[in-house]
Amino acid sequence: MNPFSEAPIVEAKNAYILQEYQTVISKASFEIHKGEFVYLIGRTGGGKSSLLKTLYADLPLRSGEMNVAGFHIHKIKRSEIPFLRRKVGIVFQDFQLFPDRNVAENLLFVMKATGWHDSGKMKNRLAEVLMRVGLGSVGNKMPHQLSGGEQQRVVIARALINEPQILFADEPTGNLDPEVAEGILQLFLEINRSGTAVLMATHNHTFLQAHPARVLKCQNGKLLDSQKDEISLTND
Ligand SMILES: Nc1ncnc2c1ncn2[C@@H]1O[C@H](COP(=O)(O)OP(=O)(O)OP(=O)(O)O)[C@@H](O)[C@H]1O
Repeated sequence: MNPFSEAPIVEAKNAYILQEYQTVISKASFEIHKGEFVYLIGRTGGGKSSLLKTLYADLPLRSGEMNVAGFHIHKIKRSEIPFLRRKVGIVFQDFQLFPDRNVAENLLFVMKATGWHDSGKMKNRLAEVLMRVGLGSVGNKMPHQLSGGEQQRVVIARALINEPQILFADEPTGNLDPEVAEGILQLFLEINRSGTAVLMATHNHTFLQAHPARVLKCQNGKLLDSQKDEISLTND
């Protein structure tokens, strides 16, 4: 089936991305469809994090429209946000695991918070997502006993728990050595190949050269799209 015949997972129309009352990006219009892999680039302070935060309803959208995984972000109620967060996975640069809970407890915490209650199903899903990210046997380890790359894999496993339609990743390899970073990118590509869309903010231009894909770029308060615009990949 042609993936573009389905409704897009993300649809932004004339969206204004704001921090406080400062406009960071104006009139952003773009779509992301099922199974797409999209890089989000642009210089520091250009608005990548702000755009991602708006997509997962951590920053309000006061002007324009955004639909994400079936939710109208421009009119989403606070009580609906947890339901949106079950349809999207979020991965940050700083791993944001609870340091005082082991890996299994970190993942079970999210499952409980997102409506899981059958302990047998939870255990199975826990094992599944850890296998998926290439970590079979770390459930009993504390985050500080893992390398940075392993911690990021746990975070990706956590983001996959509820089978999201899209992963939003904000500089997910920013704290990792180049080799480890490449492994994490490979994991995102593999997850993407199995059907999950990915929008990844990155400063890592090696990725774009080695694994070319569609690019959105925050530039001078606008959002450029490699599907429509001429984009310079190297010059921020
Ligand atoms: N919490 C905040 N309150 C007010 N302004 C903010 C806040 N966070 C970011 N900004 C401002 O919003 C603009 C966009 O920042 P943003 O973090 O979205 O950029 P970025 O492209 O993600 O940068 P980086 O590559 O450094 O992560 C910048 O001018 C920044 O100073």
